[in-house]
Amino acid sequence: MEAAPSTSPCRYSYEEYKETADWLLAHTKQRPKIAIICGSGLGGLADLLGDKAVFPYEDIPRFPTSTVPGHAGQLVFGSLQGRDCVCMQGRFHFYEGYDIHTVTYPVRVFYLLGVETVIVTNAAGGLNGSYNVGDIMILKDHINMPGFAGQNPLCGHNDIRFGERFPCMSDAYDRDLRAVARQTAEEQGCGGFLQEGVYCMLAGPSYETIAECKLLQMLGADCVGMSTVPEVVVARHCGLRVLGLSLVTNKVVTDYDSAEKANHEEVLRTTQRRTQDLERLVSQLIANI
Ligand SMILES: O=P(O)(O)O[C@@H]1C[C@H](O)[C@@H](CO)O1
Ligand code: HPA
Repeated sequence: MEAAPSTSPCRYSYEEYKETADWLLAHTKQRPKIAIICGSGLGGLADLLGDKAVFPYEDIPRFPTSTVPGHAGQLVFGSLQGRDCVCMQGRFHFYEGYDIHTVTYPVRVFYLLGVETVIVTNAAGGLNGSYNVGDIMILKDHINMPGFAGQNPLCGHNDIRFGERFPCMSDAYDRDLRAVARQTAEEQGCGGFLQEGVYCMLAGPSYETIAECKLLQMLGADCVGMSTVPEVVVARHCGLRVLGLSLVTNKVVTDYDSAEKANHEEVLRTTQRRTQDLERLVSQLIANI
């Protein structure tokens, strides 16, 4: 079938992703099989890498740029636990004004680099009443709320070189990787604040109303955030294994008498508090997978 023109507003061509991947391969000796996407305030994960090659997003052909505080905006190649990794220090969010295809652009580049496993992290609000601020939640599933409204990154022409038209999502979060994550968390002393649950993505950037939080709780979501799901959908489409980790940076407000207000400063403060635990966990995870 003939490909749609590359000027189509709803997608990039295979050749465009390939141009970015080839440029990166020509500029680094690393051949990563693992990619890490750093959530808000979690960019310190990239500092774990040794023998680094750092590429500011604006220097990478066709790469978008990141505009959110807590997201540095560079791609870091390097070695962790003796394994080549690539780390997105700063991700792209739909609410920044990027279309959903641009938000997920790096994931297809990872695939073309030869990446096989993506570890995706985020800061999220805790909906589950038994969760505490500072808990780490392994994602076992997600609710793609923007997808309900037609914002699925796989909409538009399907290039079979990436994956099939109708990919399954019931196994989005790899069962074996989740087991390794649970085991590693226990070994690293993180078991006391480890959860496993469902992440719901909303478009943002406004935080949720009380009524919205109550609705999401009824839907079975444990955490709410503004990212991750589009990246996971695209990663699964091209056959990458996914592990998702949310850091519960705040508890959502569900009481009309509460004086609490969700805010990004609190989100970043909590990430600072848990940075070392998360870094230890991710580092050891990479050794174990
Ligand atoms: O990139 P993530 O999902 O970690 O960032 C979360 C969601 C918003 O970007 C921001 C809200 O505080 O943090
Ligand atoms: N809601 C949405 N996104 C978030 C939150 C929240 O409470 N905390 C961190 N990211």
